[in-house]
Formats: sequence, C-alpha cells, structure tokens
Amino acid sequence: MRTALTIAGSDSSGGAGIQADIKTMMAHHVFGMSAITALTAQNTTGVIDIMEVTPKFLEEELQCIFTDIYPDAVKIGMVSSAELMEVIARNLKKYNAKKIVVDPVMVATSGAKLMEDTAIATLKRTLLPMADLLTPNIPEAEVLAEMEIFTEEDMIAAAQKISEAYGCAVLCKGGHQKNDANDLLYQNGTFRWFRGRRIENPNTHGTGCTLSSAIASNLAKGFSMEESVENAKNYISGALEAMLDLGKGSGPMDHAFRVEGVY
Ligand SMILES: Nc1ncnc2c1ncn2[C@@H]1O[C@H](COP(=O)(O)OP(=O)(O)OP(=O)(O)O)[C@@H](O)[C@H]1O
Ligand SMILES: Cc1ncc(CO)c(N)n1
Repeated sequence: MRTALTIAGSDSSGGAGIQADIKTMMAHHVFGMSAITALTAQNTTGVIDIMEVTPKFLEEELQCIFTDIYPDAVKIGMVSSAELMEVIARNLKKYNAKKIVVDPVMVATSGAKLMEDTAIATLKRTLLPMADLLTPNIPEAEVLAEMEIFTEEDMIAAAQKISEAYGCAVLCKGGHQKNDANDLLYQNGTFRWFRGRRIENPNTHGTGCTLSSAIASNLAKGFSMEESVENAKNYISGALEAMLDLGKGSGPMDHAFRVEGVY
C-alpha cells in the first residue's frame, strides 16, 4: 500500500487540516500519517484558539514517521511559526523526503489568521524551495508573487513568477475567482488550465486542504504531476457536488462521496 504524510494543523470540526487530509488519503486508498503542528479549536463558523506543538515535539513526530514507515509523498499545510518551519525543513532534508506538496495556508476560509506575518520570510527561505508543488489560492499567490491578481493573465504571471523563484511547479487555485473555479498549473515554463464550473455550494470549508492532500495521494500512487492535479480536481468537484450540509457556517465537504460502490 502507498503511504502519505500530512504535516499540518488539527481542525476540531473535522472538515479541514489533518482530519480532511487523512479522510482524503483514505478515500484514495493511501495509508495516511500525520505530524501535527498545532491544535485548533474551530468549527464551521470560525477559529477560536490555536495551540502550537513545541519544535521538539514536531521533530519527534517526524523522526518517528521517517524512521519507520517512509511516506511516498508529503503534504504540508498549516505551519504557523518560523520555528516550526525550520524544524520541518531540516527534517525533510535529513530524511530525504520526496514528492513534497506545500499548501501555503495563511488564512482560514472563515478569515482567521493561521500563519504569523513574521513567518512569511522564513516560509520563502525554508519550505518553498523544497516543494515539488506549491498550491496557493489567489490571496496567497498575491503575497508570494508580490502582485495583485484580477484576471487569468494575472494568474499566469503570478504562477510563473513563483515557479521561477522557488524552482517548483505551482498550482494557482481559482476558488476565490468570481465565475468558474479554474485552477492554473505552471511547471517547467509551460501552463495548463484545469477548468471546473463553480458549484453552488456554500460549504467550502477545507477545499484547499482536501485538494492538496488529494494531489499528494495521487503522487504517492505514482501518477505524474498533471495526472495528479487532474484527478484531484475531479475529486474536489465530486466532494462539493455531494452537497453535504453540516454546521451553522461554511460546512465541510463529503470526503467519502465515492468510497461506497466505486472503491
Ligand atoms: N464553489 C466551487 N465550485 C467548484 N470548485 C471549487 C469551488 N470553490 C473552490 N473550488 C475548488 O476547490 C479547490 C480549492 O480552491 P480554493 O481557491 O478555494 O482554495 P483555498 O482558498 O486554499 O481553500 P480553503 O477555503 O480551504 O482555504 C480548487 O480546486 C478550486 O477550484
Ligand atoms: C487546521 C486548519 N488548516 C487549514 C485550514 C484552512 O482551511 C483550516 N481552516 N484549519
């Protein structure tokens, strides 16, 4: 069985973070493991508190994982502080981690800050250069490319800039655009659109986490980057189309929509 690791924060409401990642890996029949960077007390209406693990504890989690069950792919999500970023970068290098997908989570769907502003410079120096794929949403791509994004041409320019700066593939996600949900993959100097109609579902809590762990699951199974993005885009569309409706705010998707029957 193929294996994947998520390095991210726990979401007590189960729709984003570690919980979304493990559910997504399981739906892909990939064995999911986790190195938790922080606990969050949150639900579909917002984040009320965050408790980070210590750098020592995160190091021990990574050591336990990499010295025993080696992950075929790694997904990095919420990492709130510079210190934890340093621990992750050092250990991924030490254990020669492969197929690294970095979702540069900065702000939750509800608007809560999940990364300290002062950590952005460390993110750029440590984690981004190690990534095989970066998956910023539009506001994150604006921060990383240091430009505003309004049009599809702007998405291409920003993705190119980020790809060249960090030597990796970039998937600029279009979930925050007004019309369709079109994602742009930029790699090796060329780009390809993964277009999807906007699904009228207000329950989009954890879409970014789910997409990046679906990509990591596909990479773990040996699919190419383009195939992995295509399969993951189909998965997220299906999970949104299942129209799960839980909670009082922006609810989670149905991660298991295709587990019965198809699998
Ligand atoms: N309403 C929608 N209909 C169809 N696809 C969507 C919709 N909203 C988001 N997506 C898709 O979900 C994926 C995640 O995109 P998005 O830009 O929302 O990420 P994000 O902002 O990082 O997510 P999060 O809200 O979890 O932080 C992308 O593939 C995007 O196209
Ligand atoms: C723990 C966690 N990671 C990421 C997100 C982004 O959706 C969230 N809301 N919570």
